[in-house]
Amino acid sequence: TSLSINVNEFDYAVKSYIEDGIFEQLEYKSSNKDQDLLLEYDFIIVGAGPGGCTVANRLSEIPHWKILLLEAGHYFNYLVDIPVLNTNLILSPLNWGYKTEKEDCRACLGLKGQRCPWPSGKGVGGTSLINTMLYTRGNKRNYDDWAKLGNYGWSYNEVLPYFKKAERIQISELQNSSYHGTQGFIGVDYTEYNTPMLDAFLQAGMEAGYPLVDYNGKTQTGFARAQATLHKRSRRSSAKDYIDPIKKRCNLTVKDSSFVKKILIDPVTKKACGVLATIKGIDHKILARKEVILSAGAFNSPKLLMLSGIGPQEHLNDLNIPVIKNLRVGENLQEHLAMAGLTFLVNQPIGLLQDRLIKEMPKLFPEWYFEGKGKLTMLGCEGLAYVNTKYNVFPDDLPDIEFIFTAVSLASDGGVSLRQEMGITDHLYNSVYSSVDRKDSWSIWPMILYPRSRGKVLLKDSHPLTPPLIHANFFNDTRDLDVIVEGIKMAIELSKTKAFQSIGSTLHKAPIPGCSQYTFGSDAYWGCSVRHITTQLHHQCGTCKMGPRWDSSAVVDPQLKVYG
Ligand SMILES: Cc1cc2nc3c(=O)[nH]c(=O)nc-3n(C[C@H](O)[C@H](O)[C@H](O)COP(=O)(O)OP(=O)(O)OC[C@H]3O[C@@H](n4cnc5c(N)ncnc54)[C@H](O)[C@@H]3O)c2cc1C
Repeated sequence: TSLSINVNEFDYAVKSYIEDGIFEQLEYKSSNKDQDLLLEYDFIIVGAGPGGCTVANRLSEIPHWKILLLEAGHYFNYLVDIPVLNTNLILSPLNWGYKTEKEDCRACLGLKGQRCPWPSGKGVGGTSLINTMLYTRGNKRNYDDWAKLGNYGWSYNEVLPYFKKAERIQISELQNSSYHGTQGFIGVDYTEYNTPMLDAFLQAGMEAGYPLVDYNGKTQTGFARAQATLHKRSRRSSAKDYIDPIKKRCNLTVKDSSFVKKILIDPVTKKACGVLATIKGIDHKILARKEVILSAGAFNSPKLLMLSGIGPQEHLNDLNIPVIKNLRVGENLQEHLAMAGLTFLVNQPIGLLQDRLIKEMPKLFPEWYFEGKGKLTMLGCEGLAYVNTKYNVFPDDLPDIEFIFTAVSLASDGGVSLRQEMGITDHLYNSVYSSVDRKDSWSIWPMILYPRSRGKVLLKDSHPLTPPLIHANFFNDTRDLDVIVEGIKMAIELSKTKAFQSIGSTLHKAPIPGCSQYTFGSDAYWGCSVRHITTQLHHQCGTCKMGPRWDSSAVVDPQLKVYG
């Protein structure tokens, strides 16, 4: 694929400039890899993403418990460590490669087959192998609202100690903050390098009257440099953070290439008692003395529950899957949508252009590898802001839009990776962006924080290898579209500040095919642009909804145990 060519190009550029031997050190090694498989464990954990790795780490603290962590994907190589490669990795086999179903002309209209690609990580480390590494907690009120709904234990004051326990803040000015932890497994830092455009973004925010904030601290509304899950300016997947340091524990077995096909449930007691898994090509039935923990992500967790007989009765009946428990599994799917098409050209060579990176590789790679410095430490996203649109009905400090500020635009890599990852058609790309290919530019992706639309995950059939059907239902509630349109207009206003004008920022105005019937810049035009360049931030969640016993749509209780 064009993505793997791109990654290979990068790989080649890297390999060309370092001495032999270093690669071997960079390969991930786990003494845990080849442990024998037992017939029975105390706990079986399905999926080695942030959820699964964290639980594996904590449970294996008890030396007499035997833990098995099963992961469908593989171990990763050194490319994953290079922060700037995150977009490229989405196009690699580290992504399950799912897509939304085509839906009634509401969204994804400028994308191939009118389907939005919906990435989800696959490998030991899960989606933390390919994610953007932004370290962002929910707003305080989100947790308090969960608790008010009956989810005991989830109020902000109750979850904050766990955020702090997990975190090892490396940002000097936050070392003494009562909102941050210093001893946890997850390193949090700024990137070492930022383009001069970040200063323009922060200055622009102040010109517009916003404070600079620690958005994980006391207040969220304002502008900030992005905090990221980095250690020594390299990506730290959950496998590196939570499994690497404990890989000598002999009560923990981690198996990659291990695809769980079904959770075994006793139909009488309704207790999960094991899993059916294909491990390196061979089928195994493995039993769990205490619990099976499902942490396979927002698409595959509901899929596995449904394949195992837990899900909406009518849907399971249609597929001839015997129903063990009728629960609204797969429903309540939510996503943070944005629009990544805004392109502001600048008059200085300060953008993050892929060609420039490849050309500078002889300098950049050793700089990153030996000193943890330079452009390879960048995430793409340099700054964040939390702002309020006129539609925000929430009380103070619960902003409804997040600005994702990036020193790139869709055209910065000549359409090789970012637009491929988003699935933008050749027609749209060539009509709008090819004229500004590889030019210095920046963008703000205005992302809605509280969408009202809800989608669902269904099974296509009862075969474990068939990908799930994802009915996104984007913009089913058109108020979501209105909020993003306001966000776009606010981003354009920000581009007119002195700070952004000092680098010659101008909005690229080529109209999007399919939207040319609207006046460029009108609300109708921007609404159409959002429906065409529907941009997902890959925050899929909600498909095994937590709720108290009286919530008929809940799948798990506040202790995350499946009802029934
Ligand atoms: C492109 C992208 C960018 C993102 N950026 C950010 C960001 O900047 N900041 C942020 O906080 N979040 C970000 N996220 C979201 C974040 O990465 C996820 O919320 C998080 O990884 C979820 O963790 P998890 O453990 O629940 O699931 P996952 O990380 O998805 O892990 C689930 C694991 O289960 C495995 N699995 C699935 N099915 C099976 C099976 N049948 N058998 C065995 N194993 C199975 C999968 O292969 C995977 O490894 C991003 C996500 C994406 C896709």
